[in-house]
Amino acid sequence: MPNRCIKEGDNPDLTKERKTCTFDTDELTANLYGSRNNMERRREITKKISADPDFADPIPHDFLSREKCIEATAKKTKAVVQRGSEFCDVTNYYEMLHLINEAIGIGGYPLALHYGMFLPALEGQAEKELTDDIIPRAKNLEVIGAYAQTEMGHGTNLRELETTATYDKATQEFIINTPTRSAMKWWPGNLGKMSNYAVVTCQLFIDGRKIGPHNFLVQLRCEKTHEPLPGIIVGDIGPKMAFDTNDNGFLALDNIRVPRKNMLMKHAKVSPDGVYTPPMHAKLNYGTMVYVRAHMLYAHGQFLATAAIVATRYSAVRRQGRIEHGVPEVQILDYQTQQHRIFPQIARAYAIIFTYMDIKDQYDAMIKGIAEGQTDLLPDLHAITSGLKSVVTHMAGLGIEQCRMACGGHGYSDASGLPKLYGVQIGGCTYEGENMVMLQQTARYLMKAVASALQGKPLSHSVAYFGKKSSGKSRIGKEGGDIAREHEAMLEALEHAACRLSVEASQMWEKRGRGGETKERAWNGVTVEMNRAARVHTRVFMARSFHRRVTSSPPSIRPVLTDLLSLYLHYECVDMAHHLLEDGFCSGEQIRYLKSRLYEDLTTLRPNAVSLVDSFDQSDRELNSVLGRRDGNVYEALYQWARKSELNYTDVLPAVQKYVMPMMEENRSKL
Ligand SMILES: CCCCCCCCCCC/C=C/C(=O)SCCNC(=O)CCNC(=O)[C@H](O)C(C)(C)COP(=O)(O)OP(=O)(O)OC[C@H]1O[C@@H](n2cnc3c(N)ncnc32)[C@H](O)[C@@H]1OP(=O)(O)O
Ligand SMILES: Cc1cc2nc3c(=O)[nH]c(=O)nc-3n(C[C@H](O)[C@H](O)[C@H](O)COP(=O)(O)OP(=O)(O)OC[C@H]3O[C@@H](n4cnc5c(N)ncnc54)[C@H](O)[C@@H]3O)c2cc1C
Repeated sequence: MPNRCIKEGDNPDLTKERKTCTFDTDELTANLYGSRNNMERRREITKKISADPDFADPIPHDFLSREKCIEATAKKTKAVVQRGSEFCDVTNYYEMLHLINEAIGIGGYPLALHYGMFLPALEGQAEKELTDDIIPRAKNLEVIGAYAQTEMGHGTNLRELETTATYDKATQEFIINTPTRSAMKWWPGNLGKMSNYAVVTCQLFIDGRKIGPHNFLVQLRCEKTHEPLPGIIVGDIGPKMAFDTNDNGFLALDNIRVPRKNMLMKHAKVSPDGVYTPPMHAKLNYGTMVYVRAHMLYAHGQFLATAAIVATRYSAVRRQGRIEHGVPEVQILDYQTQQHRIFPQIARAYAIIFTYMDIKDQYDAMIKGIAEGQTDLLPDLHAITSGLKSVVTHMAGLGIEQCRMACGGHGYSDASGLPKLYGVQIGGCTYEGENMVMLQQTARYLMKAVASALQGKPLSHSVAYFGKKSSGKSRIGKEGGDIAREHEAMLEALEHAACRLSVEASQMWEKRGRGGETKERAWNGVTVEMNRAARVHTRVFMARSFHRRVTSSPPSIRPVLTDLLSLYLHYECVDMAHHLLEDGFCSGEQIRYLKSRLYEDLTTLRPNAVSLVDSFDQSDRELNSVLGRRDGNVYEALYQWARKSELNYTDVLPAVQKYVMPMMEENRSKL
């Protein structure tokens, strides 16, 4: 079967792997990106960018200072903006995303938050009077914006943000102020140096009454000189774990006046005479976060895919050790432990991307509903995206680390691309709401679902399975080799566990309440269990999404996807075996059966492993990894990469000349 990656001159082990492929890699790629046309468009963009001198990196960013990286990235950003239509349809979200990944990379760029949050906030929350003015200018990049919500002292607990917006009826303006040091905005991406505007989240005050967090458009810098405006202190928060090319910033505002229309008033309103009208749903002002939480699933699925590509290809190329005496050294991909480390990451990357597709459909339906005055889809979507954001970022982070370690010593080198990838990706556990906090949002929703299920009330989409009657005993291992029924048995077991954990968490919560604790204190005494239930529920949602996508996939790729789904479900069930065993729903024998099936899956997938990661269709530019390169010619490339280190510009380093040589000389002369 064709694997389109085969080319002359490639590492022979990789070519051999590609020849064992049992499916058409292009079919799978097209399925992953929605259509053959989308796949072709991605490839055209890659080809054009790779050949364009404006996007060439004579020195890899690994060897540059942060300032030099930012300069190189800003230059490329300008080229993308000015010449974007030469490469792609700039109105197409996915084409633009791909263009930016190819042209710029993952470490941040001056417009990341402008496109990722500033514009979505204005489009989703501002009303016509404001959008008519600012959105065309923002889209035309006459101005650049950030989304400034988090403060030094508060990020999670939005209710306690300290920045104030006080309405002045006399002038029909809001006065925006940073009252304390801890009220300084801290962290917002692209706020420090790039943006001249920001959507700033403030506590709204009218007639001395605190109304709660609302968003305001504030100009930060002069449009001509880019100097901060009077009363505004703004800068970069300094080096951090990754995102080197993003100027995450700080901001203090000293009683800055903005006109009334600068409040984002699509949902909540303040009239000229200071009358406040609340939104039709209390949390519509938090809509931008739901948008990002939904869309970041795609980015994190791709991050994990990158790591899986690198680890799989490198493991096919690297030969070390023997499985039996007297035979040549084996590809490290033949070790069962290596497969057990890497293959679940391949399956999880597919699962995350497929889940994103479902969520995107739900998100679009919710937005349509809101436009028609209905918010009924929001609570379910908020609950499941809060869980998915948390589970996916954590899963991807653990997976990337596994892939990095699976590359041995070279995985520790920046040449692998994996340390940087991990640094960027793992930020997702924190931003858009710290994971432990967001899981509690899901758990709250589960508690309501438990109550509804007990009362026989209707259940919404993500929790509909709470209404199913459990069979009491799992059917795992009793389906006589019928793979479809085996998949269903595993899904049923996971649903049973999620439901049981939710019910038990609810009972623990109630029990503490009956013991005299307030609801809130009792909640804090059971949050570990609450979050556990939320995680398992979220993993059920992902498993169902993956299952749906596989069973509806074209017949040509269904067999390989079914193998991948088998591995995914067996791995998930073994990983959550304690939840399946705890109440006796599954027996020890059934868990042993799941493990043996998982080991069979590793062997089944082995011939297709390289082709499965090739099907993600990430280019060498996107991978940015010497170890993961498509042609597998790793060792020569590794040496050429190291030669570029600034330590190798001279054979004798100035620091050695200045301190180390004299020290040795002194020691010699002492003898
Ligand atoms: C295109 C994007 C591609 C992405 C690629 C990656 C790019 C990287 C860029 C990184 C950028 C990062 C940006 C940021 O981090 S911006 C700042 C994000 N900040 C947060 O996420 C803060 C987290 N905190 C919160 O969201 C809330 O404060 C929290 C939900 C934790 C609690 O809020 P609150 O105390 O007000 O509410 P309650 O818990 O009491 O809940 C009350 C009810 O409201 C419901 N609720 C809460 N939030 C929402 C929401 N967003 N939508 C709908 N409903 C919501 C909640 O469920 C409660 O409902 P019930 O009363 O019915 O139980
Ligand atoms: C790379 C990056 C980019 C960012 N970009 C932006 C941006 O563009 N705009 C913006 O406004 N912000 C941005 N942020 C800020 C980010 O949104 C916040 O850092 C994040 O929401 C977490 O909030 P926090 O820092 O207040 O964490 P904290 O809430 O202080 O978390 C610290 C610990 O306390 C725990 N905790 C807190 N509350 C609870 C609770 N109720 N129950 C149990 N445990 C709790 C947490 O679980 C965590 O373990 C960014 C952050 C990063 C790292």
